[in-house]
Amino acid sequence: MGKPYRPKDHYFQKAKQEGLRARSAFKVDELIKRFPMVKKGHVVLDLGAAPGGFLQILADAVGGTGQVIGVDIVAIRPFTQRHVRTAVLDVLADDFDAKLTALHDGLFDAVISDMAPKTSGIKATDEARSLRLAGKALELAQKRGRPGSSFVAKVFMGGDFEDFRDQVRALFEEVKVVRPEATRGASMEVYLVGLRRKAPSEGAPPAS
Ligand SMILES: C[S@@+](CC[C@H](N)C(=O)[O-])C[C@H]1O[C@@H](n2cnc3c(N)ncnc32)[C@H](O)[C@@H]1O
Repeated sequence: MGKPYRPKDHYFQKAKQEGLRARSAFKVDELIKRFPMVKKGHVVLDLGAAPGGFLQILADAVGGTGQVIGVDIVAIRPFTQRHVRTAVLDVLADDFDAKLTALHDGLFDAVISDMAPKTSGIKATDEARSLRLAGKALELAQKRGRPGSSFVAKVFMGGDFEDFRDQVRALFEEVKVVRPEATRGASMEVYLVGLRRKAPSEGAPPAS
C-alpha cells in the first residue's frame, strides 16, 4: 500500500526548516545526487519552476559560473543570485520558443521539467495533459540540449507513458524511470531521466 497523503508531511516540515520554497526541492536534490547531470558552470533550463524549490537546488549545483533559467505560467519570486533568471511564460504558447531564445540563445546542459497540469480529476485527461507538457520539454531537449546533456521530466504514469519513454530512449543513451523519496504517497507521478543526449549523427532525429 502507498504512503497516505499528508499535506504537511515530513518533507513539508523539512523544507520549511531549511528555507526551501517547496518540498519538491528534495526531489531534484535526490535526482542530481543519483545521476551526474548538473555540474558547476552548467546552463540549466527549469520548466514549471514556480515557486522555485528546484531553482534553489539547481542554483547551488551550477554555482556562480553557471546559469539557471526558470519559467512558469505563474510568477516566481525573484532570486538574489544573478545566475538565476526567471520569466512568466507558457511553454505551450506559439511564441514560447522565441521568448526562450530571447532569454538564452545557446544550448542547455540539462532540460528539467517539473511541469504539472491543473488536474481535472479525469485520469485519462490528466495523463494526456501531463504528457503534452513532458512532450514539449523533450522537444526543447532535442532542439536546445547540447550533445551529452541531460533531461528530466515529470509524467503521470498511464496512458501513452511507454510511447513517451521510447521517444526519450531515441534521444538519450540511457533512460531511467525514478520515483523520488519525497514523492507523495498517493501520487501517480514519476520522473523520466535521460542521460547523455545523443548527437544527431548517433541516431537521434534532427531537431526541426
Ligand atoms: C509541481 S509545480 C512545480 C514546482 C517547482 N518545481 C518547485 O520546485 O518549486 C508545477 C508547475 O508547472 C507549471 N506549469 C503548468 N503548465 C505550464 C505551462 N504550460 N507552462 C509553464 N509552466 C506550467 C505550474 O504553474 C506549476 O507551477
